[in-house]
Amino acid sequence: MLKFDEVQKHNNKDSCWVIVHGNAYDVTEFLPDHPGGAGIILKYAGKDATEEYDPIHPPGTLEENLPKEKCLGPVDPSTIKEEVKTEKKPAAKLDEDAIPPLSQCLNLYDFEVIAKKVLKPTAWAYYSSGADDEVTMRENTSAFGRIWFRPRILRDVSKVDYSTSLLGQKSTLPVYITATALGKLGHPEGEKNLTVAAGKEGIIQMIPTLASCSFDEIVGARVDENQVQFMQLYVNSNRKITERIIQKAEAAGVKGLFVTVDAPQLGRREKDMRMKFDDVGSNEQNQNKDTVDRSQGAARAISSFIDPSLSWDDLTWLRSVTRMPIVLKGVQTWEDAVRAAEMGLAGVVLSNHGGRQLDFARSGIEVLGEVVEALKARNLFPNPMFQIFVDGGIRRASDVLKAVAMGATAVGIGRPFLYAYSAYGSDGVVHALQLLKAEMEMNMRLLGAPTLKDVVPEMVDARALGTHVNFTPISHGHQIYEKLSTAVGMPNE
Ligand SMILES: Cc1cc2c(cc1C)[n+](S(=O)(=O)[O-])c1c(=O)[nH]c(=O)nc-1n2C[C@H](O)[C@H](O)[C@H](O)COP(=O)(O)O
Repeated sequence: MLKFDEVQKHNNKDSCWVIVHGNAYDVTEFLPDHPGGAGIILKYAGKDATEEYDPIHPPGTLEENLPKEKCLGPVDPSTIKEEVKTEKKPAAKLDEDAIPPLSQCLNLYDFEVIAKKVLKPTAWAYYSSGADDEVTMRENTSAFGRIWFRPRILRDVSKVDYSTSLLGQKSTLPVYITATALGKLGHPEGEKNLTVAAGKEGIIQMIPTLASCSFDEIVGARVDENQVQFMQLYVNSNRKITERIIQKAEAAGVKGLFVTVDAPQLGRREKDMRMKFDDVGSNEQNQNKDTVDRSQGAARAISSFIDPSLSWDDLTWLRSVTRMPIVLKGVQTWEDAVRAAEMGLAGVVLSNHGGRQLDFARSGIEVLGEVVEALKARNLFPNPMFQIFVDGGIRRASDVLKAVAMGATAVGIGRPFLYAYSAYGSDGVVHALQLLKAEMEMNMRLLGAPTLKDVVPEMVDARALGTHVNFTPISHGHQIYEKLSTAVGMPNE
């Protein structure tokens, strides 16, 4: 067994050893290839890096990226001196008082309040941040506040059914758990919390490319072999890696491929970046003037593989790699939605990445109105083979129903489920989904809609959304222009 003081000697860029899960690794030659730059590794040169390594790297990352001989074997734990052990940042102990009984959480916002108290600052910064001034992140939520219901009365709503199907896959709710990276920042079980809860509640989880848990762990956490999952894909500049990810997902029974198209580069999320600025790194880093672009926080460090050259031309290649239905995630104009429909893709997610990408991009719900009208004008809507999803700022069943009334098949929810499991594990996500189901039942009853088919455009007044919607006249002449300009308004009586 290696002694710790032997490892401590290799603490620089010319000889860099780190300890992860009790084994020492010689990462000297890997330093220049690390996507997050050499600096962040040098900070832990000659030390135990397990605690920082785990939330960012799925299991198996070292084995996949380092030649076998670079694993130097176990370090004798008895040789790790006491002062070094205490040097580690005390793991954020969940403050039990900050976590009320789960039954006291009555809506999705409650989880956010609790998560803010219990999450490590780096985790809260990463999960809660939006790009630049976070105008779009706030608009995602406030846009729903400008849409009003037109409930109908004296309809038999003794039975309410909010079940639906997404890409032909059954779901108990028109809600799916959207892809959010670095699940272990909030909880040691990471994305597996979402898998278990989605399986228990009969909804679909979208597996993120940038998950903390490995793909196999997430698939392995399914509650039964029928549990449906989708895959979110960042296309890698190395297309062979992307092909491997897609084929592995398809072989594992994943039922839909959501290609993220709004992040050729991850946004500037300043709460996240500040965390990185605070992280001044080791003396070695400062001497070494580390070159990683730390001005964009964890996001940049984990996403330099994303291919900014991805274009419409690549969709032919993508379709040649898989038979899974392909959905574009992050579409923000009717022009791109129409192009996706005309190409025969399976759908689009109208999304601005939770306000984490281009600030002042419109919210998905605002774009939905113009997309539906533009598709209708081309006889491309309604079309069961082309589904429209919306995500961003959805916190209530009333938000879900507004999106469904305006033409969405279902909506994606991100942060609330992260916050729910950060404090309560998978039970928190189950509870969050049950709250949504209770809200759905009540809202549909009060709306006068016993099933989702009865949730129709006439049930919402979305005129107040109109100002942001871009009604560029289209080839069908002025009458369509008129139609579009009333798209989010009252239906023609
Ligand atoms: C909150 C959050 C969102 C992320 C996310 C990470 C977090 C913490 N990450 S990110 O690291 O690149 O930004 C992803 C991601 O891996 N891939 C992706 O397609 N969307 C990513 N999204 C966007 C997500 O899929 C939804 O579009 C967004 O979360 C919806 O907004 P709400 O959180 O308000 O529900």
